Amino acid sequence: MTHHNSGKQIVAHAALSYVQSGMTLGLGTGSTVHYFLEELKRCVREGLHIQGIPTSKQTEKLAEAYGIPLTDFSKVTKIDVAIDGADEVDPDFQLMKGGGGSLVREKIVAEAADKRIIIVDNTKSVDKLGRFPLPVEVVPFGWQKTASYLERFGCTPVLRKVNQQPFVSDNGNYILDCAFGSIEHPKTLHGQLKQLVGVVETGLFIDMTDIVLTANNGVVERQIK
Ligand SMILES: O=C(CO)[C@H](O)[C@H](O)COP(=O)(O)O
Repeated sequence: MTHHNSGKQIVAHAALSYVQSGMTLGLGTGSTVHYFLEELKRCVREGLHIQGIPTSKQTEKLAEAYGIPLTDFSKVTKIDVAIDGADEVDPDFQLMKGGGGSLVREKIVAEAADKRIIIVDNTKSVDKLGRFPLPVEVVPFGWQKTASYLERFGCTPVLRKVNQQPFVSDNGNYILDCAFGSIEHPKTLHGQLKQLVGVVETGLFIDMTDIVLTANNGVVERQIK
């Protein structure tokens, strides 16, 4: 078999089967979601009526350029289906997200959604989360102190930078990328980190996924919680 499409493209296309006219969609962030937005652009042009809530300024800009109608939480109270990527997916459907720095808005959208669909290629499937450094969004004030508290949990926090300057999230915060190596108890760790005053949110998405679509050698594998 020849594969003209990347795994990311294939799962992005497969996610369309969960979209129906009239829906409010959560629009995730990242390169896999970018392919999904391209699919959505085509469908909208062909007459599909949906509205999206973007999880980042990046997605907002793309959606606007693609003519995908957008809305926000002042106009809708719930999201029918949220589609997003992930950095790691474990066998229990727990996720590591935030590689793109949009974890807070992604989590708010996932929490508000009736159905959460994660689209990934098979490089994201792991037995245990933690190979990818855990992104933790922190308040800029005193971030050095927050980093030192995070370190006590067995990681090495690194301030995310762009062009030698701290990366600033859409919410005006910093990201500390915390290399744990392997996370034995993601739910417990998330709960502990959340208790730190300076921590806004962690990239651990616990029990927030309903369906995982994984591209495996050109085939979409569908796992349902
Ligand atoms: O969590 C995310 C952004 O905060 C993305 O979903 C994650 O980084 C996956 O990105 P990509 O689809 O480009 O591999």
